[in-house]
Amino acid sequence: MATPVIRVDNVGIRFRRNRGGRRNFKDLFSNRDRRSRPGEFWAFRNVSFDVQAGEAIGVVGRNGQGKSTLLKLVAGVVLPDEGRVEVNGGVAPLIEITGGFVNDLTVRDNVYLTAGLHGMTRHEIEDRFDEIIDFAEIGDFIDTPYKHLSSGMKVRIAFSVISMLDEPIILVDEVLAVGDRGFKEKCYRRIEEMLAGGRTLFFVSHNEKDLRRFCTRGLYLDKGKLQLDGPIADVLDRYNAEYHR
Ligand SMILES: Nc1ncnc2c1ncn2[C@@H]1O[C@H](COP(=O)(O)OP(=O)(O)OP(=O)(O)O)[C@@H](O)[C@H]1O
Repeated sequence: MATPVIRVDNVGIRFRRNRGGRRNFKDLFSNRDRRSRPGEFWAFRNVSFDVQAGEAIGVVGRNGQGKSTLLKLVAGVVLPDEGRVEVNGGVAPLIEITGGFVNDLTVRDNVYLTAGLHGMTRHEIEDRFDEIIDFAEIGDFIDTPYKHLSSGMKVRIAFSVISMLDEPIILVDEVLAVGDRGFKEKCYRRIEEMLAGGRTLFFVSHNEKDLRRFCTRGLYLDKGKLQLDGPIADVLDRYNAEYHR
């Protein structure tokens, strides 16, 4: 078999429940093992899977089971506390997409900044600038500061820029939820085109229809473990049997 584009090997992610993570007075004087600090918990552990180029994977599970965290691992924004993650190729992260945009800069400057950070040259951006703005349908707002756009408009421009990148791996979270129906469908068609072009997709959604539309394989996260890795239909059957019947 070809070398996988993504290899996740025995990965565990640990978070702290209380923001500052400070230990309380009693803890300071107890002899508790420092490795299990109070308030820490494993989002998941012992997660292993390989992904081949061109696979379309849906990540399924209840709220808070680590689906977004898994995408962030692949994006490299979250690092594993145990195990290894190998990603061979660039990633177009359509997750928290508006996060990288700068409020006080105009739409135009944000397009240059974001595309530039993802490795597009000034010339490439100039060539694709109109296409990016047209897709987002926000031509009247090119010189408006980003902070003055509506939340739907922010997502439109962010999706438009990031989906224009030539990265081989695409990560999609529920960011499109704030877009209106027409725009969401347009984004979905773009994702389909990217898949047809051989890219690899990770898709997190609570919408079964969307998962079946894009994905062939599913990963089911529950109770801190990867419970099932198989055809998307089997994964959805199992999830529905456990939680929706
Ligand atoms: N930076 C963080 N610090 C502390 N806890 C975190 C952090 N990020 C995520 N978590 C916790 O990790 C767990 C998994 O979160 P995650 O967002 O990955 O779940 P999810 O399956 O995507 O949920 P949803 O379906 O609600 O979007 C949750 O308990 C969440 O509170």
